[in-house]
Amino acid sequence: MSVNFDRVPCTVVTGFLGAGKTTLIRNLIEKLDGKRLAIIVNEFGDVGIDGEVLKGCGIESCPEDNIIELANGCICCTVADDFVPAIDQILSLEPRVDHILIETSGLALPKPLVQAFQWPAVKARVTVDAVIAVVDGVALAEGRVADDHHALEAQRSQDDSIDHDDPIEEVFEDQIACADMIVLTKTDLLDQASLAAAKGRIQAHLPRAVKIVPAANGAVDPSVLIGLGLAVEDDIENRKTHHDDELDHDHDDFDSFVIDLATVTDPEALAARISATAEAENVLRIKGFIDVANKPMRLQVQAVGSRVNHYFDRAWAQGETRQSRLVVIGEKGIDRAAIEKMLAA
Ligand SMILES: Nc1nc2c(ncn2[C@@H]2O[C@H](COP(=O)(O)OP(=O)(O)OP(=O)(O)O)[C@@H](O)[C@H]2O)c(=O)[nH]1
Repeated sequence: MSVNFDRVPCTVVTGFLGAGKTTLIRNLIEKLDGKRLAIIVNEFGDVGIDGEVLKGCGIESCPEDNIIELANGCICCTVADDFVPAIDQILSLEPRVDHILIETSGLALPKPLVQAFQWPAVKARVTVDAVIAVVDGVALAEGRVADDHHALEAQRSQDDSIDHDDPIEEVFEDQIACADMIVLTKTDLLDQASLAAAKGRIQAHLPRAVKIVPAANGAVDPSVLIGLGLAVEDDIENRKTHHDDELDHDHDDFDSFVIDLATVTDPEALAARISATAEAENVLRIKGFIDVANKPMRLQVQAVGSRVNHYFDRAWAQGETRQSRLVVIGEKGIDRAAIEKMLAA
């Protein structure tokens, strides 16, 4: 029997909350059908929604056992405890996987994660093929992430400390700073002028020449993103981020909780409530599954800011508890009681 000692390539998909990481990965899984894939899905909230969405793909080359969920925290903070065992588990899979995809949480900093690939036990077996940063075209076009003003000011003052203390922008900029490729999502919702504005905002924040790939609903040719062979673990120290000097960082700037709701009778009314709540209470992200009365199907809800998508994604399984449960993420200090009240109204 011949044993293949080649290192398994791993693509790290980063990007701010709701930018479209899961949508992109889902699309990649479908297009890479034939390649044996394993996926690590990391989420900030306590309840794994993205893993559940990806498991629903039903693609033979990426069975459910190959999808490992690391919920309840950020992969960048739990590298030793969670990430290394997950890699061990993946590398012991039979048949051997051809490629690993990691979806980081929307608040994770990619640099500490990539640095973990320098550990001898990992480096001998896995290499970072590329870091892909997924950016929300609509949010960028509307100027909701990455304020040009700061970038311009930093350039003008020739100050290479780009610290400006907005937690959302810092996370966003750190993700961009580590990227080998940018996927600009939601282009189906952008006209030419908005697309140009979104691209301009990214370009203002790119520390080096990195390609921007536009995508609608995650549709990108996988050969553009996979198989780049960049061994990013060898270059990651050169990528300057806001958190370089921190031995350890926490996510104190953000808050997440789970809200259980009663069975819903009117999905449209719920979507309107979610949108109004996100707007009024400054919520960044709401996602989850809802039990709709008299429907055999489960309702999936995805809100990014006040933009809400909802659709029936699959039938409730036999014996599965039908429940309505939403994960809410926002900046520290969001008013849980007010949010619960508005959502339940
Ligand atoms: N119209 C449109 N919607 C998109 C596109 N990409 C993602 N979405 C929607 O945006 C919402 C968030 O997408 P996800 O793929 O879950 O985003 P994510 O980055 O994985 O989110 P987190 O893991 O919570 O950070 C969902 O409702 C998606 O359907 C796109 O290209 N076009």
